[in-house]
Parts: sequence; C-alpha cells; structure tokens
Amino acid sequence: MKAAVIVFPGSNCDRDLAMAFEQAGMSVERVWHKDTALPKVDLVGIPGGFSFGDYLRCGAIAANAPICNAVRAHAEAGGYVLGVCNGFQVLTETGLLPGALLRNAGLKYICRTVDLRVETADSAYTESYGAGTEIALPIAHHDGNYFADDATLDRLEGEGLVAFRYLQNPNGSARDIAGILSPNRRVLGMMPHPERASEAAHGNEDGARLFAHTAEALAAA
Ligand SMILES: NC(=O)CC[C@H](N)C(=O)O
Repeated sequence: MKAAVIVFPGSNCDRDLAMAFEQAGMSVERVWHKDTALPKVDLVGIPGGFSFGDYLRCGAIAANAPICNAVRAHAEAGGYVLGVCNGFQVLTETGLLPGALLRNAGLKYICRTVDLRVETADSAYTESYGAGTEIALPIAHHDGNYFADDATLDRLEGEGLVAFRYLQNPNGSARDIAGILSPNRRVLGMMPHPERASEAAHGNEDGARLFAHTAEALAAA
C-alpha cells in the first residue's frame, strides 16, 4: 500500500499526514509541488496548511502547481485522493470536488475540536465508522465555510456524497457540511483534521479509523 503526500510552500501538516498513513501501514513518499509526476501510489494525500501563504484564495495557487496535473490525472483514472483542510481547499480549486471554502462566517480563525456526524459509510474512508456515528476531530482554519449552489448541494445530498457534517456548525458551512466525496467516492475533502486525532498522544483517536480502514480497503482492492 503506497501513498504520496504533496508538499507545497506553506504546508504544515504534511509530516502529520504522512505519519498517520505510515501508522496505518502504508509506505509514504512526500512529493514536492514542482514535480510533474507522481510515484506509483494508491492514495494521494493533500495536507493542511497555508500553501503559498493563502494568497489569492486558500488553495488557489497550489491547485495550479505542476504536480496538480498529475493529481488530477490520478483521480480521473480512479485513484484515491484525500484532502484535509487546505487540501480540501486545493481539491475544490482543482475542480476535483465542487463548491468552495469561503471565509468563516464569524470572520475568525477557529482552532478547536468539534463534533461531527459520519453521514455515509459508503466509502473506503468512512466505512468503518458506520453512518450516523458521532466523532470529534480538531479544526483549524479561517476559510472553512463550505459553499455550493443549491443544485450542487441537493445533488451531493441526493447521491449520498456528504461524508461528514458538523453537529454545531462552527463556520457557516452550507447544510453543516464538513466533508464531501466525489461521485466515485474515492476523492474525499474534509476541513477537520483526522491526522491530529490519530494516536493516544493526541488525546483523541477518532481519526485513526479513517486511516486504518482506508489502508485495509485499498489493500483489498
Ligand atoms: N489548517 C489548515 O489547513 C488551514 C487552511 C487554510 N489556510 C485556512 O486557514 O483556512
């Protein structure tokens, strides 16, 4: 089981994400944004952070980095991609996921643990939680306010592509959405950080199952 973690200038969760993948049994290569090709991997992780200083819009410059053509090709060929926080922002900016992450409704950076509900078990990432399970994960962002037009939101809900919802919406996200899946359920973007809640030393291991099950599901695929 092999994973790549993309590193942009300003990424600050790339080591954490790589470690979470490794603890789940994957071998991980970190890949610089200027590279034009990915190593042969099953899963690409796009980490949290402040790529290119969040200039222009969070994730907008990163989405146009050379490596993102390879990430797009990987996803379009049916590969798995997990984008966390800034990674989710990058995924919307690449067009691999619909919608956009706007400034938090309260205009403040929010850094705390929030309660979430797993909305679908129909993905490698969420299967082991079971639909309806409540978990807690940290958030740390100023642009986590998920926006999409009503037709897109209706489609996401109708096709069961909402992965996680906030129980108490912290940032104004449409329909309390905290994470969404692509139609083939292999691309997941989420604002909460499962890699920051994935070992005992974190004081919260709710994120560990996401990595463990994803590794198992990909090994079985
Ligand atoms: N933790 C992160 O990935 C932060 C994402 C982004 N820079 C924001 O603040 O919205």
